[in-house]
Amino acid sequence: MSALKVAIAGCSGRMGRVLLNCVEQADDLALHAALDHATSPHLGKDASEFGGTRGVIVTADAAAALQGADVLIDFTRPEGTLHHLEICQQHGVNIVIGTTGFSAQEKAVLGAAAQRIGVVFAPNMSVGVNLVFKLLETASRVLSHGYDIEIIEAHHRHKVDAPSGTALGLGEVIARTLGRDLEQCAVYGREGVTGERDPSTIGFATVRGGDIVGDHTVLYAGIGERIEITHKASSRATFALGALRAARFLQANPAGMYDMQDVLNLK
Ligand SMILES: NC(=O)C1=CN([C@@H]2O[C@H](COP(=O)(O)OP(=O)(O)OC[C@H]3O[C@@H](n4cnc5c(N)ncnc54)[C@H](OP(=O)(O)O)[C@@H]3O)[C@@H](O)[C@H]2O)C=CC1
Ligand SMILES: O=C(O)C1=N[C@H](C(=O)O)C[C@H](O)C1
Repeated sequence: MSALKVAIAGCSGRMGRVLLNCVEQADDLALHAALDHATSPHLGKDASEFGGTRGVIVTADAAAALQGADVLIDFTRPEGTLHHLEICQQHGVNIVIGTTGFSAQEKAVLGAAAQRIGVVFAPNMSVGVNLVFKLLETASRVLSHGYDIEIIEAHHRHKVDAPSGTALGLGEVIARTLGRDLEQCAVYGREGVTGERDPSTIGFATVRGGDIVGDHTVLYAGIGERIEITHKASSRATFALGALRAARFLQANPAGMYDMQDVLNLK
């Protein structure tokens, strides 16, 4: 069988470099293109400088680079992903989106694109976090009364969005399980005289520092006991390998909107 032709967006970024390396290691994948944005200082460089295949040149010309590709893997910024998504639709190229920080309107654009191409969109591509999503359904049902729910996330100093996409995803799963609307019940940080805690809220706390790859804890605090469900990523390879699984999944499935629960058969 011929190798799946993979293009990587944001190829010089933290995730981009790990993705290039993981594609290089995989026998069933071939690097088709390495993309960066139009003002990147890395345009024209060989992808091997970032861990990718020698001979693939970093380019900002997504339209040309995506010709003949099977799938684009995009961990960039919302505006970059939306630009790439447009071109993927024109060329019939599937897309795996790891980027976080989209607005509700931007997410609707992703959904519309999925009518024409395969889209996997997930704020966290690790197996562990996706298992946590499942565990939270049970935990939230059992602990639905008498337990205050707080989500604590920690990431490296370079992260630009908060709370993390994963933390918001955890909140969505909990709110859905409890029949609440996250937009109504989320509390993003506290300061000053806040008054007593409203039991119907889901609290979020954000830590940023150093090189933390990504830690998430859901805390259920009751009277006389606390339950904590924690995931800690120690390497970005866990996200990259998940993204590659998603790319293979899209090749085997019709156009549509999928998440990592679909890819990992957790639904
Ligand atoms: N779903 C998941 O499992 C994971 C998701 N993420 C998410 O992936 C995204 C990227 O994370 P990370 O790799 O750490 O970030 P980086 O900033 O290290 O990498 C992003 C890359 O995209 C480039 N870029 C920035 N703006 C644009 C644009 N408008 N168009 C095209 N490319 C652009 C950057 O270039 P430059 O450096 O010049 O700005 C850089 O090469 C974030 O949203 C993060 O939250 C991260 C890890 C796991
Ligand atoms: O920016 C990161 O680094 C990460 N972002 C994702 C998020 O916002 O949830 C996933 C992961 O935790 C790393």
